[in-house]
Amino acid sequence: MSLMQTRTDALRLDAVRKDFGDRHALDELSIAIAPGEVYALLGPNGAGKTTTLNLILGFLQPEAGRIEVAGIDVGRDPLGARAKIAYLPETVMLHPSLSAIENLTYFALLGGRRIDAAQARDLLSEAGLQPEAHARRAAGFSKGMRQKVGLAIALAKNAQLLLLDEPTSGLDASAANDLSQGVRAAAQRGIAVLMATHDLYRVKDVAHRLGILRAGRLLAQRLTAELSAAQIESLYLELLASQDAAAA
Ligand SMILES: Nc1ncnc2c1ncn2[C@@H]1O[C@H](COP(=O)(O)OP(=O)(O)OP(=O)(O)O)[C@@H](O)[C@H]1O
Repeated sequence: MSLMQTRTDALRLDAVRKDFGDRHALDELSIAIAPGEVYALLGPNGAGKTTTLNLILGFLQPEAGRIEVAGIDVGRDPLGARAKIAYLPETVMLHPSLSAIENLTYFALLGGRRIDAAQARDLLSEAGLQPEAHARRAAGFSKGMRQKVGLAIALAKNAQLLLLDEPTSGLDASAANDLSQGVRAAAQRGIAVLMATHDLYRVKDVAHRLGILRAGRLLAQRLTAELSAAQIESLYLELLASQDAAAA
């Protein structure tokens, strides 16, 4: 067996199919993500990005194929797999009357980990939240600040896979930049990241690899280091346009 084969991927989807009625929402989808790798899943509305995340989280069951998180089969052991996953939803819900530190210690405890205030501050800083905000009530937090606390909660969980759904939608450029840095910091800890996104322009900065999904099929996968930001955009637009032409 070669070295490549002995590596346990943080995430593996093998020929996954998901149907809603007579429609294939996902068709033979295969993706493998290594520890420490950031993978951006791109695609237009209805491509199947959220369905993919819901299958990985075990909220939906596939009609065919297999999903493994850190070597754990999601179909056989959904709770075991979920324990390896941190999920950052589009809107991070925090307790408004608690501070960032209190929210983090509370949610970490719910996830089975007790952390003290000093550890909470370190995690919040790693996620990019300014120290002045650590002890402030979350009620007044912007979307970007909530995302950072969400990211710190994900880091506290010691997960091996971080899932993000449209993390930069509704963020200004500076907040989106901060989030990208937080994602890269998570990857540097060895966490694999799968992010569903429409944000073509940030993909090169944040992701090592991208996949373009359209109508449940993966049309292309590329290393972002091999493409300029402009090439990523034209690849995306050309692939979708050629599919539209084929469907017409
Ligand atoms: N619960 C459901 N019941 C029926 N059809 C569904 C359900 N969830 C998703 N679909 C369909 O599956 C397809 C994929 O949807 P999905 O939400 O995964 O796409 P997406 O890429 O996340 O889109 P967006 O960028 O708009 O979030 C779409 O055709 C959608 O209408």
